Amino acid sequence: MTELQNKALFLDRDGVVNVDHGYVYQSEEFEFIDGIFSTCKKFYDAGYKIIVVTNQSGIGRGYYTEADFLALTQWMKTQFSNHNIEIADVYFCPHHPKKALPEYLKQCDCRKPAPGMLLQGIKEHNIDPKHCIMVGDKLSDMQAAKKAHIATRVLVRSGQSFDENAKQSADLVIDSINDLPAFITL
Ligand SMILES: O=P(O)(O)OC[C@@H](O)[C@H]1O[C@@H](OP(=O)(O)O)[C@@H](O)[C@@H](O)[C@@H]1O
Ligand SMILES: [Mg+2]
Ligand SMILES: [Zn+2]
Repeated sequence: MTELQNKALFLDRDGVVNVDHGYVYQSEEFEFIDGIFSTCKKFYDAGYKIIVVTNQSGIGRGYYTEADFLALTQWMKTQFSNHNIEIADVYFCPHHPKKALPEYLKQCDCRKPAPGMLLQGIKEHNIDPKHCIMVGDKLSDMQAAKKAHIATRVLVRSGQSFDENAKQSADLVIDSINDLPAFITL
């Protein structure tokens, strides 16, 4: 008998969960995007695991440390739990292929557009990508999701500006995360 698999809402962080002020690493500059809690609550209550996948080359570049990132992540998870939402996991890539301190300088499998973080989440949380959604603000988020066979790829206009090519890579383009629940049958 096949084991029942989970569904997940995968979220990019900067530009989707919080305003992308550029390499955010402190709670004081972490500004939640309008609608993120209410939308996540709807998906969480409908049985979706909420999983964050974020490129954090700011670590590799030496702007902040892994410890800084982990402390901010703990704080972020607490804010979600204050809204009765559990973040199942947060995956991050500290690497950069060109500009990083030696230990982080590599062409890794985790930096989006590579699908490594998504594949790890799918494996570790027994997730069926056919029942998943990925929300991002960049072409690289959509490319990673496609490689991981995530069924529904959504671009949101709350982060970086994107071009026609990026739009073509998405199943859905929305102005705000507030608009997401209306498009998905929960
Ligand atoms: O959007 P996610 O994946 O959560 O995180 C992106 C951030 O780590 C930073 O990624 C950088 O890109 P580079 O990593 O330098 O290419 C820039 O886009 C920054 O503005 C941004 O803050
Ligand atoms: Mg982003
Ligand atoms: Zn990486």
